[in-house]
Amino acid sequence: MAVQISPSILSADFSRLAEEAKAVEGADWLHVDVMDNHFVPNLTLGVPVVESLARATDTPLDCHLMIENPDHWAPRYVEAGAGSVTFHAEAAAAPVRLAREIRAKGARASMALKPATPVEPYEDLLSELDMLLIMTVEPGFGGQAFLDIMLPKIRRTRELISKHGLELWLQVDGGVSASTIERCAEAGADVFVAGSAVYNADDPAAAVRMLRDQAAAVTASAPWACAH
Ligand SMILES: O=C(CO)[C@H](O)[C@H](O)COP(=O)(O)O
Repeated sequence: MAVQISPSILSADFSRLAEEAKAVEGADWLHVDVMDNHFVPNLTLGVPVVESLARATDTPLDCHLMIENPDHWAPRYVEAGAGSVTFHAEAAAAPVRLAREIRAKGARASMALKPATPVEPYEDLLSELDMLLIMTVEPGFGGQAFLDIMLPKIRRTRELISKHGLELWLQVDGGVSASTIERCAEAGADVFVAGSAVYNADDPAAAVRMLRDQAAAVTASAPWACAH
């Protein structure tokens, strides 16, 4: 699969969200960080804003729910227009049922793991998902430093995907930039969330293209990428 870039609007100007969404058209996804000030110590936006964003851009919405009770809320984000909905493993009461409900409603189902959450206990659930998100910072805020110690977890996840022959996308989120994206791609990630590296750039659309080119140059020679 070709690498994909998902700019995070957490680093955008929230008073001009429609314009900021248009500024990254050409990206594969628009990453929408939903935070409830309970699961993470920060508060962002909810269903009505996602409905408005879905009308404002043709870029599909990649909603990352950093919230409690995703079993109730995740389907509401599909109804609001998200093309992909990510819930946290640490918050979901019934992740398999939830993934099936998201898919049945017509979106891609994705599950996220905080840095301290291992992937191995979820090995048998991976076939129920379209994407796994490995957090490379503690969730809650943009602009944090990339956690190198997550690279072995990315590698182990890529090995599990290959072992089971899954068509599962592997997303990384947090501190992804021109200086870290190649390490993520080498470890096996193929979907990259980037907030400050895109929205702090003079030309956000050009930043998306540069990140994609950097990652693609690495994955072009990756054995797992050739196998797809
Ligand atoms: O989920 C997130 C924080 O919880 C953000 O998507 C992430 O941090 C993106 O910002 P940056 O690329 O600046 O690290």
